[in-house]
Amino acid sequence: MPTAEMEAVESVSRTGEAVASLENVTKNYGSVTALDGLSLKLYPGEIVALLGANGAGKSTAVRLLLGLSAPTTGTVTIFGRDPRLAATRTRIGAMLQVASMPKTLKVKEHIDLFRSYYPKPLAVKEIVRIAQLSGIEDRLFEQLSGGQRQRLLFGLALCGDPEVIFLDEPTVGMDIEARRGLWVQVRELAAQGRTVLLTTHYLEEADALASRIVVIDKGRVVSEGTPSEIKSQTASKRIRCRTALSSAQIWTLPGVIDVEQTDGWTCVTAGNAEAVLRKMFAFDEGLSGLEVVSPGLEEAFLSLTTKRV
Ligand SMILES: Nc1ncnc2c1ncn2[C@@H]1O[C@H](COP(=O)(O)OP(=O)(O)OP(=O)(O)O)[C@@H](O)[C@H]1O
Repeated sequence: MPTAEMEAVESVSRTGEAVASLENVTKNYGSVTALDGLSLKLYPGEIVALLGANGAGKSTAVRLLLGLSAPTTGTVTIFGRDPRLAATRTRIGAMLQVASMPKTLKVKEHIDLFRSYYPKPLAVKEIVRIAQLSGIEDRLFEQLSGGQRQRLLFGLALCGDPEVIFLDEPTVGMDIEARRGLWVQVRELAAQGRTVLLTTHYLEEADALASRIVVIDKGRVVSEGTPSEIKSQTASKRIRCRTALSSAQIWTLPGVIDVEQTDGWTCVTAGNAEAVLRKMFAFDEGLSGLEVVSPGLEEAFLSLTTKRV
């Protein structure tokens, strides 16, 4: 259940016009449908996490909002205008999953270069502080560790003093300490009134940062809400037992999300495990070897996305 405080955060964050929106957007790459009627709005000052498994369409959604590619159908706007206009581009910052960067430039030279693209860049000192680049300003890109590279890319996303920041899987390759450090900085950016859209595979990351989570799967929104609302939807449990009931019989019970039967064991994932168990006992008094476990958050999230057709 969302708390009153969470609801207050949600209502505050949703005041004003949407700063960015995807309306009923489809994006096809040849025969691949990356986005399938996706709608998403971002409101000023909120942190929205776009959560989904590999290939769900997260990066495609970000690329459309950045004007790097055009929708096949539907409408994409940022500040109410076409994202491909230069005037909107100077108001946004992005950290993408880049394949390569000039390796022979130093950290500070990358920052200078990116700052030069914007009319009112953020101060170098501020970029170095927020992205935690102090002490490595003179290192070449190729000398940086994976986590340091991520921090530099994060810093480069801030160079234009952006109103909206897109972070596409920003903590990939970071250890948990570095990841938490970046979360602190992202929260600070939102507290300054900036809007953040973050894509991630990690429910834990979305939970730690976002005021709103949008779960996508196969290019469609499958769930949307505050972190507590999303977690309550994924609060499934796994029942493991020996039973004479068939998989087809178990699937008929309300709340069953998944059934697997192997080597005489039955594993049932259910949203309301207690009610499912009562029914199973009612139909099979000989049910034995019972174990009930709560899956981790990641596993629960997978159950929300991977079982849909
Ligand atoms: N340029 C492209 N050409 C063809 N197919 C593409 C292209 N870009 C993305 N796709 C396909 O579109 C689908 C969505 O990809 P996308 O990169 O948006 O997913 P994602 O959720 O960001 O995945 P990941 O978490 O792995 O980065 C995938 O099936 C992908 O293979």
